[in-house]
Amino acid sequence: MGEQQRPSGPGKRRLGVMGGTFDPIHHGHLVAASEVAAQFHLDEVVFVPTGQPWQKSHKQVSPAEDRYLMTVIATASNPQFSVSRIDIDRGGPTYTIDTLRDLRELNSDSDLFFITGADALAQILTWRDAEELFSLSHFIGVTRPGHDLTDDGLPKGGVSLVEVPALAISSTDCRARVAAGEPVWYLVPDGVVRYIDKRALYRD
Ligand SMILES: Nc1ncnc2c1ncn2[C@@H]1O[C@H](COP(=O)(O)OP(=O)(O)OP(=O)(O)O)[C@@H](O)[C@H]1O
Ligand SMILES: O=C(O)c1ccc[n+]([C@@H]2O[C@H](COP(=O)([O-])O)[C@@H](O)[C@H]2O)c1
Repeated sequence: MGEQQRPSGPGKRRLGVMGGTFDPIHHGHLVAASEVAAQFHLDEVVFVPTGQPWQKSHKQVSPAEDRYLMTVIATASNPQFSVSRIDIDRGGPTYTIDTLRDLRELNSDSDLFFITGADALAQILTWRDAEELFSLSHFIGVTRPGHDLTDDGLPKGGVSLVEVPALAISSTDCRARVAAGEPVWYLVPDGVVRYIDKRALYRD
């Protein structure tokens, strides 16, 4: 049986979880979620913007409400996509162990599939309570241009690796483009371009 057909518990929903800082959300995030939803027969993908991303504490991060609203705008047209405020409303630094515990409590009828890009997957052993993460969710690592996708050192059976259509887009690059007065049309959804403009984000 291929990884993609990995069974859930009997009668269980299959809930994808896409965590990210989403500063801003871009088409790389959306394509990754859409492709994993299709390949893993997910019922829903919930996007979870970080509250305070502690591994980005040396960087300036936009207000959580702006990142949340951009995520809502970007996902609104897809009936399979939703957005959760749990990491923002919990307060304090965001740890995925808390995200998964909370989502398990709120969705006891679901198996969780945490979606992460190759760069984030390579860092996962540095995350809080890393060894426990794999008992709460299956992890799906997706390809990302410029990063090697590997599950070396991660628990066997806990991680699936998936090739998604390559989009060499990063939030860092989108922010730099806005700061330099360059367009981000077609790198991020149209509504997100408008929101960045309206709120004058990333203009330094
Ligand atoms: N182009 C992409 N293709 C596949 N996965 C991606 C892509 N961009 C981001 N991801 C994944 O989406 C998740 C959330 O990413 P994040 O919000 O940090 O975006 P980012 O573009 O990496 O931001 P930044 O450049 O600010 O670090 C991470 O797991 C990341 O690996
Ligand atoms: O749990 C942790 O310690 C941890 C450390 C770094 C990143 N994460 C999660 O990884 C996801 C992507 O993070 P980021 O910072 O690349 O946007 C997001 O859901 C973060 O909460 C989690």
